[in-house]
Amino acid sequence: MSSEPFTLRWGILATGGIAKTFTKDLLIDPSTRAVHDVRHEVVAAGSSSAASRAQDFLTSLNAPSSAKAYGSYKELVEDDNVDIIYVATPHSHHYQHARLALEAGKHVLIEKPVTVNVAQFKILQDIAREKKRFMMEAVWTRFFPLSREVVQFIRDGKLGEIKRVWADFSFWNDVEKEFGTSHRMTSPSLAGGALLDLGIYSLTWVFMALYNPLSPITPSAVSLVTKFPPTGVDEQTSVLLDFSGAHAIATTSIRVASTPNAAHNAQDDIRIQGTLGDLTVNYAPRPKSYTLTPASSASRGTPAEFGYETKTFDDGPGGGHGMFWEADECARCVRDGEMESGVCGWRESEVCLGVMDGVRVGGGVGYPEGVEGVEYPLDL
Ligand SMILES: NC(=O)C1=CN([C@@H]2O[C@H](COP(=O)(O)OP(=O)(O)OC[C@H]3O[C@@H](n4cnc5c(N)ncnc54)[C@H](OP(=O)(O)O)[C@@H]3O)[C@@H](O)[C@H]2O)C=CC1
Ligand SMILES: O=C1OC[C@@H](O)[C@H](O)[C@H]1O
Repeated sequence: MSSEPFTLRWGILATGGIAKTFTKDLLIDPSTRAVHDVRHEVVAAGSSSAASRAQDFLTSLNAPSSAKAYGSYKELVEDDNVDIIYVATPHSHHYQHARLALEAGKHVLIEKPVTVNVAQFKILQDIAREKKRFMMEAVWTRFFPLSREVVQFIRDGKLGEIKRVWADFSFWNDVEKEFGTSHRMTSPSLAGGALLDLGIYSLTWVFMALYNPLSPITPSAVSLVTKFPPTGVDEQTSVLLDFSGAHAIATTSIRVASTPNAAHNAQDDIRIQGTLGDLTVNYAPRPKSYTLTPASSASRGTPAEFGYETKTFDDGPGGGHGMFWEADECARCVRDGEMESGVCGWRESEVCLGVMDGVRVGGGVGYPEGVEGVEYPLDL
């Protein structure tokens, strides 16, 4: 194998909040996180508003001066120097924009949730397969070294048999003041609501603990949904899942927060309970530490092989946000000719999305036809 790192050339589709954070991470030297086999180049950004907005975006991030700024997403996806498109538009637009990129022959990393519903995601899978392009949902949490270690610990059986998982990710609380009714968090036209934006992290931890791609289980779920009265999106959702006898409770809210006050240490919002003990994680989207608590052998039989311990990780080496771990995965998959990641595969994204579809429909949260539909292209 060549000792030169593989370079993945990125085109950034949209110039909002997360596009900035992600692109900043792409520009960090991978050796600061001890990664030497892949690297990233930001070669272009596209804005639906104006080329000048894309240029301001690139300039503000100190992107290379050679990076191109486009005033439309179509021009961006047609740039021959771009290998992969990062789709960072609101949920409502993921299907349309990911499809635009795939149809143009690009690999895609699509912000979470990958699409608004399973029907849309299945079509993207067909196109990615036909075009032989890599596609992944940007569930960045899965790629933190901490998360990889936790999943391995569970799959190695060190926690025993997993019986129950609790997972919460809740954020904000003054919804009226923070968002009003037209923000992407609250607008049905942008597929807003707590579940698709935040609850997906709670479900991600449930899936990391209980869904093994090698012996997959499609869980059954029951749920409670409270709607945000002015727009009808969900403001608080709780889901109870059954994975063949193992239970999970996944909660999310935009009325109360997992970390209500930054001045005080947050509690661990993820709790994974096995027959040999518990593993708790702080904090759902950007995990910083995990704690192991062995069950007492007197009460559970075989003793755990681990002691009580809290292990803390650097969640942003090189001064980053931690989004580069998922970018590194994309680079390795593209380099190796893979269409999907083994860490965040299509089937798992689809099963998780299927749970969210059921919860939303059951809770009476619907979005406009153009947002839920599969018609393409659509001028949203
Ligand atoms: N992984 C993570 O930690 C996070 C992920 N996210 C995800 O990223 C996505 C975007 O969120 P965020 O960056 O916060 O959103 P922003 O509102 O900050 O940015 C969205 C961008 O999308 C483009 N856009 C295209 N069409 C529309 C439209 N109709 N309405 C609004 N914007 C539009 C705009 O860019 P332009 O004008 O340049 O085309 C806009 O700046 C969501 O899917 C969200 O779930 C968000 C926050 C954190
Ligand atoms: O992915 C996310 O994580 C952090 C939240 O602030 C944001 O709304 C959400 O999209």
